[in-house]
This record gives sequence, structure tokens and C-alpha cells, in this order.
Amino acid sequence: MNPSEDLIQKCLVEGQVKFYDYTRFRDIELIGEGGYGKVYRATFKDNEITVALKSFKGNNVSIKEIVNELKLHCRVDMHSNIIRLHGATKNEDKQNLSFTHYMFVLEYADSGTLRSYLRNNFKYLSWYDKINFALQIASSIKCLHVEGIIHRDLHSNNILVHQKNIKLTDFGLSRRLDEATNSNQKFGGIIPYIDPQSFEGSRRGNKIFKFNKKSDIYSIGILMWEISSGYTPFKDVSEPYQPASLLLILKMVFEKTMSKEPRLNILRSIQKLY
Ligand SMILES: Nc1ncnc2c1ncn2[C@@H]1O[C@H](COP(=O)(O)OP(=O)(O)OP(=O)(O)O)[C@@H](O)[C@H]1O
Repeated sequence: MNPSEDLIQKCLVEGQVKFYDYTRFRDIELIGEGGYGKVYRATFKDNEITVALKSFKGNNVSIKEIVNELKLHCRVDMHSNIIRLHGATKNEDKQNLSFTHYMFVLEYADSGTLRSYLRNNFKYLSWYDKINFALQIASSIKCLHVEGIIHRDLHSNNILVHQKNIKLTDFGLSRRLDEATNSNQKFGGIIPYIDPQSFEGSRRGNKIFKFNKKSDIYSIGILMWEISSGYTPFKDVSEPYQPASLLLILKMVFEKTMSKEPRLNILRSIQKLY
């Protein structure tokens, strides 16, 4: 067993994550791919339950991140608006073997991401449905915060919908509060959802910004805007990741959330980056 496998095995034992033999799944079908790896839908042979199997690409994810995600997920696995972690499995298909062939066995969400759900169903949603989504997102984040965890990467592609209920997922970037890293680390989130103060912090050598509970609350605010309007934030800005578009987005966000002086300071700092 290599050291990486050893770490996961340790986590399986210590974290009491259940291990399922890969042969216990059938009808394994690719349904999505994210930055970290592939996601499959599969059926549990024993009880016909549909699950999602999430694998990891070797180059894009470190073993530390997998173990981090496993451990954090175990701690909040009791909340009905957080996708359930059933356990882990190991794909023995040596041809497909990358850095790790472990996979998470997760609850399957039948209606895709919140973003695609809003795109396809917005006109059928009542205000009751929208308020329900907002409450469920807030409740799932509260559960994380009570456990001392911040999500750090909250956006509508990291939230799934199942039977018209919210299912929070993707703890890859989450950290325990006392371990929350500063903003110099690579951003994995989507810019309009990110706490704007993190941009300021990244320019100040002596003042290190740490993602905190309020950063998640900021993202919830953007999500509520998205749920109530049916639009993704700043949808009219083309090429949102080009520097000029990014600045425009940030100006629009800051105008709504900050007073003039800090806003101009931050924008000046960001301008210097380009
Ligand atoms: N538990 C699940 N049930 C149903 N579909 C899922 C589940 N988890 C993920 N998916 C689907 O697989 C896709 C990829 O998910 P994944 O979490 O790997 O990546 P992502 O969130 O899109 O990107 P990243 O991991 O880079 O943030 C999702 O967009 C979603 O459509």
C-alpha cells in the first residue's frame, strides 16, 4: 500500500467511513465532471438505491484534500440539506487508475445543480419554493458553522437539488475555522460569489485575510439574489474572467455592498494586479 492509500485507509478506520466493495454497484454511468474528477451515477445492487460515485483526478487534487473532504463531510452528515456521504469505494479497474482510484459514495441528487435547476424550472417556481431554497441553504451553512467549518466555495454549481430540496455538496475547499487559509491561496470559487474583502486582503502584506463565517454569508446573499431573480450574477458581462470584465463585476458588487472609501481602495489594489 502506498502512503496515500495508507492515509485514506486510516481515515476510513478513524472517521468510521464505511467501505463498499466496487462489485456491489451496477449500471455505473458518467454524469458529470468537475475540476477534481468525474462523477458517476450507479445503483447499489443490494437495495436498488441510486448513488453518486465521485472519483478524483490525480493531477488536480492532493490526497490531503480528499482526506479533508472526507473528514469534514462526516462531521455534518446528519443534515437533510447536505448531501449524504454513504462511504467510499475503490475502483479496481487498473486501466482507469490515476493517482487514486478511491471514490466517494454519495447520495444521488436527481435534479442536477441549483444553477441548471433554476435555468430549467424558474418559471414554475413559486415564492414559497424560492424562500424554501433560501432557508434550506442558510440552514445547511448554519450546520457547517456550528461545527466550526466554513465552506469557502459556495455557488450555484456546488449546490444540488433533489426532489425540490437543496443538497449542499463539494467540501473540497472547506476548512475548519481555525485552519482557514488566507486569500493568497488559489481561488477555486466563482468570483461574484467570493467575499470582496478577500481581494483587499490579498494586497496587504501585513494584514492577512482569512475566510470566515461572514464570507459564506456573503455568498448566501448572492445566491439569494440568484434564486429570487432566476439569473446568474452579472450574466450580461461577457467573458467574466477577463481582467476588464472582472473589474466591472467587482465594481458592481462593491457599489451595492460597500461605502466609497474602502471600495476605491480595493479597486485600486486590484487594478495594480493587472
Ligand atoms: N451527488 C450528486 N448527485 C447527482 N449529481 C452530482 C452529484 N455530485 C455531483 N454531481 C454532478 O456532477 C457534476 C460535477 O460535480 P463535481 O462536484 O465533481 O464538480 P463541480 O462542483 O462542478 O466542480 P468543482 O469540483 O471543480 O467545484 C455536477 O455539476 C453535478 O451535475
